[in-house]
Amino acid sequence: MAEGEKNIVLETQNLMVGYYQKKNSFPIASDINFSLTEGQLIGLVGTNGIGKSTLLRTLTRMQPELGGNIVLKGKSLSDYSSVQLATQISVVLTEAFASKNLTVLEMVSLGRQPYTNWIGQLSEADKSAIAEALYITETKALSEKKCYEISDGQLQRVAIARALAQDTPIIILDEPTTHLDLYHRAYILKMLKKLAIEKDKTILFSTHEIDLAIQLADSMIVMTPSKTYFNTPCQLIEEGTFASLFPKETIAFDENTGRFGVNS
Ligand SMILES: Nc1ncnc2c1ncn2[C@@H]1O[C@H](COP(=O)(O)OP(=O)(O)OP(=O)(O)O)[C@@H](O)[C@H]1O
Repeated sequence: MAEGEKNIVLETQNLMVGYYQKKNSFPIASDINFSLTEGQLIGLVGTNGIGKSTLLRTLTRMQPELGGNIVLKGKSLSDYSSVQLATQISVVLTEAFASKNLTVLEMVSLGRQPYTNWIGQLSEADKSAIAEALYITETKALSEKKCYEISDGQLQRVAIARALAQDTPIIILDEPTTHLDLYHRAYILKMLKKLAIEKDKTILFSTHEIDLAIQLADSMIVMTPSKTYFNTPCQLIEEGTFASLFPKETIAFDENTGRFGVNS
């Protein structure tokens, strides 16, 4: 491998995603091809209902692919056991937690499940991973609060803390900035960028914050009705991909600033 070249950790080959209903398959997007490398922050964007959550659920094996392949570290995703998969990919979803009755500390500790023994006893390594996750997400002060006692934005950061505690090479987040104020939106995305660089993690997140993603992501997956694109933000801007995302009479993309504006 040439110096500076990074390993591919997650790859799709002609992937088709969608859902099954009464044994019939309903494709949402097909011919999805991308290779994600270590140390990379990747933004996934597209309009409402285009299939971002469906793609993320397929990549994390929460629902089956309709066609094509997903390759995780050179091996088909389907060949991993659930525990093996949990040591490779952690997931942050927008859906509410199953039990908000847990304290924040207990919730974040659940991230260590793939590593703890059968009685769930925490080792020193587990405790230090949990402490670091709480510190990074600025949720330490909330540790003793029950999850139903904290705000949606705080809960969002707790969900990210749990994924960080899981300490996997890949983190997949579905709209991690929903519910967050401007400061925490930028804070979380900058934090994810830092984690990708400093800990060599591969971090894939879906978002409607296209401007922020263009500024921070190393690569982007852009889902449109006709095609799914994968490239660097600069390349995608040059190819006019963002300009075609929304109807021009309402939203215009400025290639010079990399930002969207409302056409009045
Ligand atoms: N199990 C299912 N049954 C029926 N329709 C489904 C199912 N799963 C997804 N869909 C449909 O597939 C499309 C894509 O949904 P998805 O949630 O993946 O979009 P999205 O890009 O994440 O949207 P948003 O930005 O609004 O969150 C939608 O039209 C949705 O209604």
